[in-house]
Amino acid sequence: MKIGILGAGAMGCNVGGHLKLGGAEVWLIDKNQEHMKKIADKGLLWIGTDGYVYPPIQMDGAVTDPKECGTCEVVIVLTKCQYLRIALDESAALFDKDTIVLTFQNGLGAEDILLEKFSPERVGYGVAYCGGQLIEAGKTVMSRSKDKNLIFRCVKGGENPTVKKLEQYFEKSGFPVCYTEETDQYLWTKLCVNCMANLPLALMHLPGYYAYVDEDGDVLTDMVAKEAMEVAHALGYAVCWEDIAQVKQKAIDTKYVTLNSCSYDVKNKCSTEVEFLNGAIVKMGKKVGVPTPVNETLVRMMRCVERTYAYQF
Ligand SMILES: NC(=O)C1=CN([C@@H]2O[C@H](COP(=O)(O)OP(=O)(O)OC[C@H]3O[C@@H](n4cnc5c(N)ncnc54)[C@H](OP(=O)(O)O)[C@@H]3O)[C@@H](O)[C@H]2O)C=CC1
Ligand SMILES: CC(C)(CO)C(=O)C(=O)O
Repeated sequence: MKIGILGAGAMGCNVGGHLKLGGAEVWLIDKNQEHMKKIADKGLLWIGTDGYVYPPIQMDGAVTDPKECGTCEVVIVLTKCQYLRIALDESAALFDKDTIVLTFQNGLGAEDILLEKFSPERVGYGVAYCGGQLIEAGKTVMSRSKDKNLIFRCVKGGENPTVKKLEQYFEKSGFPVCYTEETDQYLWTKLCVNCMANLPLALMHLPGYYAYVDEDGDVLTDMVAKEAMEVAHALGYAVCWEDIAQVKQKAIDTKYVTLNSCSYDVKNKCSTEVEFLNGAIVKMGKKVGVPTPVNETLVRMMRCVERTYAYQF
């Protein structure tokens, strides 16, 4: 099976690397020329969270021009959400009329962007319970869990043979995933966690551990997550506070200092996924009549920060 990973940064290299180890034909397609050239020349270098250096993974292709890859049976999109529309527009060469398109991007809204372009039979979406960091061109930190690294479903429901095969590649490489019609439940839990962690920590310029052990950082991040959870409940998703609190507690217990994807964006003075994370909570809160003043404050701060990088001290 030929699989294209559109947006092969931290997460794209994690997902693509595992599919390759599981036996699929995997092409990475990414804007970052140096990153693609390094992988094409030397293979993808993975570092484990414990510092272990894996043998380089030889991909079937690592290209900047989608035409060099050509059509794929499955395309997995893993750009940041704000670049998804443009990435799809620039990558028509990857798709034929049957290509299945999957997103594991954080937040709310990527699936709707896919549905603007592809019929529901061809679209799947889900959530990533694993992580990664791009440390230099060709080299990423890969982190995975023992179970449920990706939780996903097809928009139309039911499993199709292509998706089944995909699950087998993941399983074979020691990266178990879970196909479930309950995906939205997990997606909303992860969204609440991302709302708690991504914008607040990026705005405070703090790794999780230091924000959570500070009394005001602790209260602030709880307030953000509780508002997001209220919105989830109003929409009928049974998000549990214990699941969110557990993520924070684990970050404290393990002295977790890895930056989240949004913090990397702010560090690099780039745009963030604000509209797909806390921005989506504010929007959905308005729809269901749940006030979200704390999230709205963070969203306005982040929009301002993104527009004013050039003037910041
Ligand atoms: N990192 C993590 O631990 C986790 C991330 N996620 C989610 O996964 C998604 C990806 O995040 P992450 O991997 O961290 O992001 P990265 O920024 O590391 O990777 C995204 C890649 O997409 C590339 N890209 C941007 N525009 C295009 C385009 N038009 N065509 C091709 N490639 C393009 C970027 O290139 P360039 O940099 O040159 O613009 C970059 O290399 C996000 O939705 C994130 O929220 C989910 C769980 C954990
Ligand atoms: C770090 C993690 C896994 C949770 O906040 C994440 O989803 C991100 O970096 O965006």
